[in-house]
Amino acid sequence: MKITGISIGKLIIPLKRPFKTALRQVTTAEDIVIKVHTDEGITGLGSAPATVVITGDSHKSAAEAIQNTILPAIIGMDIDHRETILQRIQMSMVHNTSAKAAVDIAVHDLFGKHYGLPLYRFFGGKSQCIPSDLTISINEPNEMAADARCAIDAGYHCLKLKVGIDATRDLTRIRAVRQAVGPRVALRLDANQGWSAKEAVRTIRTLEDAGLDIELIEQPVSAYDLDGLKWVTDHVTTAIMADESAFSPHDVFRLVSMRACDLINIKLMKAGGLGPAAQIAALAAASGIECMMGCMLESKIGITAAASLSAGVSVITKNDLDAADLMTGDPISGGICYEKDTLILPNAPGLGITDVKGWQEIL
Ligand SMILES: C[C@H](N)C(=O)N[C@@H](CCC(=O)O)C(=O)O
Ligand SMILES: [Mg+2]
Repeated sequence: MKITGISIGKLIIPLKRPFKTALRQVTTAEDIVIKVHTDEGITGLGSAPATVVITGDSHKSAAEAIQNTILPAIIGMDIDHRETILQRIQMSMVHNTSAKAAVDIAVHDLFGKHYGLPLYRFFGGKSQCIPSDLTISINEPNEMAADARCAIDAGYHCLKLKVGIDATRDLTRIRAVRQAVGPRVALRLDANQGWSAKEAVRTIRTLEDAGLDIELIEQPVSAYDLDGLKWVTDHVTTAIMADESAFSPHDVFRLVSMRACDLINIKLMKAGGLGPAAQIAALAAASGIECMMGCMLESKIGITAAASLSAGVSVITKNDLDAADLMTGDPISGGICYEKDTLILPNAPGLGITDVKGWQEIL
């Protein structure tokens, strides 16, 4: 089965609530959705949201990278040569990780469809049920406490609180949420690079002394400040997770060599797809470091791909795969479905996605 072309479209899905982090605020999720065509008439689906403040990829840059650079590197190739196709995607250009991820996901979807294999089974098939946290946007403390309560009432057992705009106010936010949800709910924090190393250590020690029981803290300091990240990791007892500092397998090799963090957040859109994400997981496993499978604001296409890898790989012990549950409606038939805080993977070949409504071709 040979790759013959790619069509590129866009999906715009309103969010249930505005999504607010230390880096950005949005009210809609916008995903580039691609269809990789083959000479056998089978189509592979992939997707990539634009998260310019993290990956640098916009819709325009991703679409152009796919059309003008990545597609020419793989057109005409047989899907059986999966490893070479994946290498060519990565070698076609530097950066542009979301564009690469969209094509890599579609190639995996094609591979699964060709062999009648659900992707989660291709990756190891450990489980069809993936528990996820739910993200609570950064807002005033009382609003975050109310949002957290709603999430618990909806069936979530683990929440990821966005912080990182103002360390002192962040303490009030976290206290308000802990008071609202009680001691049994697991709380994770994501500062999205918003603290300095000293601010981070001071804030985290205050949380520890107050017994607020935080499971982990994602990316306390700037993505480039690896020494600062290590300094924070070495000076607190709470687990520190690298997110924006950990894009590629090379980044993760550096982080684990430095012992700069306790955990890695793997995202397909940072790594460049399932191929490099699986390499990161292997590297982390060899280094004795557990991983979380994370996501950007991507539709069910990217989330199903990420959940499939997470389902098969033991070193991925945590999931932040809530993006599609933050959206209103569901234009995608098949793929994962959410049952309270659990993603259920489909038993159909590839991603198991049969239709994408509202897909508008842009290239
Ligand atoms: C959506 C997910 N829970 C999340 O928080 N992902 C990112 C931010 C994604 C974005 O800004 O679109 C993260 O920093 O972990
Ligand atoms: Mg993060």
